[in-house]
Amino acid sequence: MTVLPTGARNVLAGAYGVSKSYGSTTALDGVDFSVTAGETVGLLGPNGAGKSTLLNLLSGLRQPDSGRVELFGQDPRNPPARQGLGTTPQATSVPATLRVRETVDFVGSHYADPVPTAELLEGFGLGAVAGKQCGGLSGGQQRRLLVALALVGRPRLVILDEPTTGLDVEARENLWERLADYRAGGGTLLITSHYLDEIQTLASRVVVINDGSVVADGDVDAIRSRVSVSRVSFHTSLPSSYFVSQPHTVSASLSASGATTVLTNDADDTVRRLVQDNVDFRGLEVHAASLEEAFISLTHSTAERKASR
Ligand SMILES: Nc1ncnc2c1ncn2[C@@H]1O[C@H](COP(=O)(O)OP(=O)(O)OP(=O)(O)O)[C@@H](O)[C@H]1O
Repeated sequence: MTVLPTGARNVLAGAYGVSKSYGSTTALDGVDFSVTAGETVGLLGPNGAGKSTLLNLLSGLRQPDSGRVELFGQDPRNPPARQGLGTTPQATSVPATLRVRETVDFVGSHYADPVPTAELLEGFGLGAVAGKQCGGLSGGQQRRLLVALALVGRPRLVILDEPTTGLDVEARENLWERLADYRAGGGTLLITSHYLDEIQTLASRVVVINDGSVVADGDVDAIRSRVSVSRVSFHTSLPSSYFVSQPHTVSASLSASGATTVLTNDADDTVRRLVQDNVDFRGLEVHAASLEEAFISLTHSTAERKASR
């Protein structure tokens, strides 16, 4: 993978050969990664893959054991480097006794040209609770406030660690709209999420990290094409367990609509066997893997590779 040093044009943040351990746990193992101006990068990986560690290094909250991290061409631990950064780490909470309006005013006062508080709160659907103490907000309102705070300083780069976890569908979509506005205004976004539809909706580029290493990097279609898995679905009277033992089957299950769904490494062979074995099937459909299926396949195959070493 080619990773340009941050000094190169348009690279806003980068990690170059970065490793980080906590005691005997290796969280990142020689990671190369960079974000270029105008991109929306979705960082995907299973629990414990190293995503938060990477974001914490890029935002200057932690230091690498080896390798180099840059933010706007500087060490992210220098406060001036973070002036152009808006961030919401996973574990942050809002101050319970400050009012919502005061909190936005306070954070905004650290920036030269903050978004006006009323405008920001209206945009995030928080205008009605501007006078309320932050501790009295619902969990979803607190999450929205945290993302609003990440945007108050008109940052060039926003780093969000699971910003919509726990939000209902309407609140998530509202947040996606605000993030789309930010991006349309020239902003750059690096986001982690456990919701693959969120990454698919927002991201122009997807980076998959597993067990401390980058295992895939590209747009959604490129990630899907990295895996040879296809989805073959059909209706049949046979139980899905019948297909589990077939050659090339990755998994077989019954969908909510009653169709049997077989994930297979060789769709042609799977369909050929249905015919040869006289399986009573109807409504046959063959699709490329979804982002979610590609993600599962990529992270399983690295785990298997590491286990067999
Ligand atoms: N402060 C810490 N002390 C000890 N181990 C840690 C610490 N922070 C992270 N780890 C470990 O480092 C590894 C990577 O963790 P990290 O939080 O970066 O993963 P993640 O991909 O963000 O996971 P999640 O999706 O669950 O948030 C995990 O094994 C985790 O247990």
